[in-house]
Amino acid sequence: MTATGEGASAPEQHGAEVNPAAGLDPILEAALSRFAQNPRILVALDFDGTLAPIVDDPMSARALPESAAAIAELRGLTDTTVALVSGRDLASLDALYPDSAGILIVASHGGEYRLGEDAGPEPTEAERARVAALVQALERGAAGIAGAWVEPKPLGAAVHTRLAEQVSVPALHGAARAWVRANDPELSERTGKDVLEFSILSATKGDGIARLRAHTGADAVFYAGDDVTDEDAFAALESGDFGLKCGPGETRAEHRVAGPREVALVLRALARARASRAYAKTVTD
Ligand SMILES: O=P(O)(O)OC[C@H]1O[C@H](O[C@H]2O[C@H](CO)[C@@H](O)[C@H](O)[C@H]2O)[C@H](O)[C@@H](O)[C@@H]1O
Repeated sequence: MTATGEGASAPEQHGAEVNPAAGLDPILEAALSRFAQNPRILVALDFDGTLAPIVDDPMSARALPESAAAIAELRGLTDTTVALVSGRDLASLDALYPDSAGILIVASHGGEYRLGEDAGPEPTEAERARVAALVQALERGAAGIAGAWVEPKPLGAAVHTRLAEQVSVPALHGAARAWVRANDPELSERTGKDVLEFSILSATKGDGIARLRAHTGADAVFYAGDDVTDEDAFAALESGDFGLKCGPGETRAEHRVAGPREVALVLRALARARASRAYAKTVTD
């Protein structure tokens, strides 16, 4: 079994906190303004816990309207590309994100993607069979535990335990891991917020960032995320990029805000700084 997405090292972090009433911390605002001056930027965003507040039912999650508005503004600006980078599968993002067809998407933690015409490979018959066996095994385990349930995905499956009796979660996870060790040890494992996932691919959000960087030719990348698997994306950032951790927890991102509401403020500030740059450029060109 390959474990991915864990063990982020402690970074030197700039404690840029946001008080929604007071606006952005000046350090964060200045860093955003500098970032916005790059010739061509990619704004890559995690979905759950970053654009959309965490809720009990994953299909009820929605990006905050303020974030969606800032994204729409960013997408209208020259040399500015927006992408979603999520653990969800493509179909789920299409169902939840307005106008997802016009946006670049990396889904299934880097395993699926849609970059314009390039929709990535479909799983083979053999891969589908591996996923089906996994889903069955996880569903057998979850069946005995009230509140636990399984989310099947094209490349794997996730066991959700947000609503389960927490005392029964370690045994459920233990049984899932034991099945994987015994039956398909090449599956990769990821942990997240009340979720344990297995996938036939070991791709990470870091691979997703590299793919997006190459596809867009961006000079600098902004990434915001809240969970353990987002650390793979932060690890793929380079000098001059911008990493924003949303919420508590160890991170290698350089900047941090308290939650999705504050992410919306950051996106709005980035859109404004980017629009100002575009305007200044039209005046000086
Ligand atoms: O990479 P992300 O966009 O953050 O997706 C990670 C997982 O998000 C979803 O689960 C999480 O959000 C749910 C809705 O708020 C919540 O109920 C659940 O407890 C969280 O783990 C999604 O269902 C998973 O497939 C994603 O991998």
